[in-house]
Amino acid sequence: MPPTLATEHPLLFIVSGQSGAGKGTALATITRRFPNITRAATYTTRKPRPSEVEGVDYEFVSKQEFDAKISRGEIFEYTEPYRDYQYGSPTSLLTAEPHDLVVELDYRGMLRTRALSARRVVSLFIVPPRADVLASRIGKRHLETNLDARMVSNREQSEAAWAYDYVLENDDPESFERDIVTVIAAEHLRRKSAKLLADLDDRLVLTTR
Ligand SMILES: Nc1ncnc2c1ncn2[C@@H]1O[C@H](COP(=O)(O)OP(=O)(O)OP(=O)(O)O)[C@@H](O)[C@H]1O
Repeated sequence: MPPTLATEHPLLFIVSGQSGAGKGTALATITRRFPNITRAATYTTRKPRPSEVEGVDYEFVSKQEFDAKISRGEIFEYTEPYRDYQYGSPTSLLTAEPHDLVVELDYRGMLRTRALSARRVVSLFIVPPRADVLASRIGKRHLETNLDARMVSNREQSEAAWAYDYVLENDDPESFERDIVTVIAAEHLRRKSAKLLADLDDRLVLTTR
């Protein structure tokens, strides 16, 4: 593949964080405020929760289908964070079709995708204001299974927060939305900067003495 200018790199926003931190809320905000950013669904072998939509939250597949997709190269990386179900990333995250994507991944998925993708990856790690707030949001939402494995996974996710471009606090919903919009707008400006630099000579009056 010939080298491409940074101006042509579509963006891939990756959202991570502990269970209940607000990843789903962040993804919904991004696709509502930026209709040109498409949400990419990842694959999972777990069953859908009542609020989840097939093809939006996840592509829900059987273990057999999941394994077949790995062998056909349709899933390029996968993990089993809570030692029960698999979660895998579609190969479409690596290719550079000319529209921006957003996806929810754990930190392993973020690191692997960032290393392999032809897109420019922008990573966001969502944190709650305090641990008790997180616990109460999770408690209100659905019954969690496999709590011990989830606690270990939560600790690992937090240690990996250092590797992200942005760490955003999800406390007051309005400030959270404002911060998300600021990040996305800034990254769009950054891409536009690359475009402006690429044809700088056409825009500036260059004089020599
Ligand atoms: N700023 C907020 N204030 C109050 N409640 C919130 C806020 N953000 C999210 N919530 C609520 O907290 C719960 C968890 O949020 P969300 O589903 O976005 O988290 P998540 O990180 O996607 O969780 P999981 O990974 O377990 O699916 C939801 O019920 C959501 O409506």
